[in-house]
Amino acid sequence: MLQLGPAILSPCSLKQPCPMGDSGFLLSDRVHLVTWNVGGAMPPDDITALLGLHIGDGNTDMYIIGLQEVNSMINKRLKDVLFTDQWSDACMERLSPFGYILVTSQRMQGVLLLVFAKYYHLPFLRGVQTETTRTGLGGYWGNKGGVSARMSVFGHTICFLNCHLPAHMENSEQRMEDFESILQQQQFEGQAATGVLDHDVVFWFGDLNFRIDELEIPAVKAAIDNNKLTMLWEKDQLNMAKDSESVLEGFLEGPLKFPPTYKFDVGTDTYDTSGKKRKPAWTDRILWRLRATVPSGPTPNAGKRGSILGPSSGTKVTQHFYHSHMEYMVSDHKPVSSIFTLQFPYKVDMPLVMIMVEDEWNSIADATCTFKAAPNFARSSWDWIGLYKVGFKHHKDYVGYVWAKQEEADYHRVTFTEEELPKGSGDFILCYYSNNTSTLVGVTEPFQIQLPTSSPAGSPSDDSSDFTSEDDSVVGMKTMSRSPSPRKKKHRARHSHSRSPSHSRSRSGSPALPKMKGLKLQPGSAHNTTDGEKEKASSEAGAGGL
Ligand SMILES: O=P(O)(O)O[C@@H]1[C@H](O)[C@H](O)[C@@H](OP(=O)(O)O)[C@H](OP(=O)(O)O)[C@H]1O
Repeated sequence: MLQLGPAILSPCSLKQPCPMGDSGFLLSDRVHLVTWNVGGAMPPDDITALLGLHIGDGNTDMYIIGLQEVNSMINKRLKDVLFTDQWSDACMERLSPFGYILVTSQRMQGVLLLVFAKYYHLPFLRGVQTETTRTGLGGYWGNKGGVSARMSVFGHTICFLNCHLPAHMENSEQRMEDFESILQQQQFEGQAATGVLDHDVVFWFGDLNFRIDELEIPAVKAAIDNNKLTMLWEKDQLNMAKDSESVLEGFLEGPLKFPPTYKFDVGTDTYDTSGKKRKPAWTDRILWRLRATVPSGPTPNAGKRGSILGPSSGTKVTQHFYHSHMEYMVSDHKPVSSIFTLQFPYKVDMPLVMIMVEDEWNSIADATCTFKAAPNFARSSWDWIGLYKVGFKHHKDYVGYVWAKQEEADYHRVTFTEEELPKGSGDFILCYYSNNTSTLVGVTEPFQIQLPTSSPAGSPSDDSSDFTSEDDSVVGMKTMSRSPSPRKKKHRARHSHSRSPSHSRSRSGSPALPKMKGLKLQPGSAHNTTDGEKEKASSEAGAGGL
């Protein structure tokens, strides 16, 4: 496998951009999805295994976490508005030391969707938008419904839809109706892909609440005990609905090789012994769908609506794992997770902003960088460049910032003042925040800051020793309170000079491109054969299609 790394891309420079069109290669992106109905519980102490971080090879590019029944009691919710919720905090806390940044999140009462990506992918995640749809109480209450996040990932559109559909055996049709209603209502503005199903790839997951029909509880439990899960899958309402429900057309699901994830006595892995007597069910599911394409020739495999379902624009989705996590006991549901590889034709362009920075900042005078915006990028006077400690959690988690002032020049130079700089040493990166897109559109490689610690005690800037070189995993949420939003700070003009980066000892001429080191390039014709991937269910073959 050919690694897409600095060796290939570093010849790019600002003056001579690399041709980045389709080169006959596939870009491969590894996505880890989790769905969990957390039953109003607090996060457990350790979600390392749930996120696969204990065995992780560091190759996961994105984490998508869909939760349901996150505690949304009124007093708790008010606190969450002010401080974010504990589940978001727990996920950020666990993922940020590995370089994952919260790209976006959306919450509708107890339904929460979190999207994380490696920081170096941020410039290539564009058009990020979220949607929510309430379906509870006839569409007025958000206890049930769906939240989604859409974006283009290296030029290919993806939508993640986390749903909590109505409970109970008899509501299978209502579940399908609600799903259809969510799809109809979720329309994204100003994007080529407006509806959920218009995206190249859709992941649909959540507590979909489908049950196992016909069989009585003892028969279901006996099948589980004897590992006769196929017998149960045949009676699974979602699986059975695939033949009659056109809205399910094209959705795929890997084989359910794990036991039903609902309903357990909290604190145990024993199926419900309460008076409710709920039958075990696979309520918690992860499905995916490739956008339908209509070929110009004859349509031998035309689907029910006359469309052909197949890889859209060469996209391929391969599922590597689909399993539950029995060890988590805080809820009456067990979490379910899945890992996918997404392969796209190589269609990535340049980052919208490229930032150049020195290898090290050893004095206040070094605290400067140069950036260049792509000609088609609409800058705002509210754009800024943030200084982040490696391991930061989200775009507001900066140590300091400077306004990316607009001026008529190709190259812009900005300088950080002492008050914007950390007091300790460590590894940092610079990111360009676009106010128009509310995302980070340019990043540098990590560089070192090691400033002399000469500030006199009690000086105004002597307020923080949050940053130490010994503890790289500690990322100060303190920095959030320490650094107000740039909007609220005085909009200060920084440097008016601009100069070519060739005048400086810039190390990262094309900062975002080397950041693609986590992605793999493969010849376009090659099939995905990553070593060690034993359990595979390709969307093209072998997956239990719905
Ligand atoms: O979140 P909501 O909208 O309040 O809906 C409840 C939720 O789906 C619970 O999971 C379910 O309990 P079980 O999973 O135990 O069935 C409960 O059923 P119930 O009212 O019959 O207890 C529902 O009312």
